[in-house]
Amino acid sequence: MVSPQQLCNLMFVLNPISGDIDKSELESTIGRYCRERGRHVAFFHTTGEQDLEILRRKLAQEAYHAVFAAGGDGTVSLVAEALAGGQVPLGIIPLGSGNGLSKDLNIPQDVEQALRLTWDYQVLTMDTIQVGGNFSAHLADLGFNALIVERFDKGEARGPGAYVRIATQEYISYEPEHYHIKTDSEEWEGPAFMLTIANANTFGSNVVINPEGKLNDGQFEICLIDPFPNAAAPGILYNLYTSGFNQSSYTRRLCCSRATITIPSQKQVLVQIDGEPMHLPTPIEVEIMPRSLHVLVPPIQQPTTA
Ligand SMILES: Nc1ncnc2c1ncn2[C@@H]1O[C@H](COP(=O)(O)OP(=O)(O)OP(=O)(O)O)[C@@H](O)[C@H]1O
Repeated sequence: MVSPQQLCNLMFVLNPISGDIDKSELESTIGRYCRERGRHVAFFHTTGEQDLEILRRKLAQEAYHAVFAAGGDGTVSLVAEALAGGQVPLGIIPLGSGNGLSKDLNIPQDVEQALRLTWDYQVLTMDTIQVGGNFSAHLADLGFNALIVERFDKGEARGPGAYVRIATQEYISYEPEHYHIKTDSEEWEGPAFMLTIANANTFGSNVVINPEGKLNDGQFEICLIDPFPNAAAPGILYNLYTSGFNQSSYTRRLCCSRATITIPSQKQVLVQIDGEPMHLPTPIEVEIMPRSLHVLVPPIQQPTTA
């Protein structure tokens, strides 16, 4: 593993559309910041088309000491997938709508503050997950939230207001699906409002779906919300926003390193993985990839001595 003073050759992967944020000054801000500190920087601008393949080719051509994702969770997941299994660490400059993984890693949400990670950092080696053969670093889910993410993705409107509007419309007619889950330690079958495959803890919306999950414990959690009556919705929402997932009588959690998820009535199912909706054939095989990704995180604050 490289030490702080050796992080000299950096690549920044910039997503021009993430978070609906103006990034016209971003490249010059990052370039100036890094050059003032003696760093060499290269930039890769995503297009939304074959970014993973092109990025992998670029990374194979030059030895970078770290690769930073400047975008939202989708951009972070793209760069993480390109780096997983190797020694080069991922850095994150949170510039998306939600920035869920960066929040779980205590990465500052301000660009200048996050850029400190180019010289002041520690390396966390975290697990990643394979969900039906697809890479996930953060959270994936089936059921209600996946439906909302897909509707949101197809729509024009952006921001938390649009998400809440779509969720309210869909909630009225939503029919929970029936799932069969077989993990390496238990089996569960029943209907669920939503089912989250969680490596991390918190959605970009600040909903804490998996408060006790650890990013480097060699396990993932399947967090289930049972179908619930309308009257229970405010209490469930309150618990989700206050790290109280386990306190609700409508939630359950399966902890495992491998699972098979079957939806008896469907051959294909909608899944959102790190914010990207996709349709996958069932059953879905889920497997942890222990300690497969190095990430730059802020150094642990040492207590000040008098
Ligand atoms: N130049 C581009 N034009 C259009 N779409 C792009 C471009 N570059 C990347 N994308 C798309 O951007 C999406 C990823 O966006 P990302 O998740 O980083 O931001 P976000 O959705 O605003 O934030 P968050 O996921 O944190 O809520 C992917 O679907 C990717 O295909």
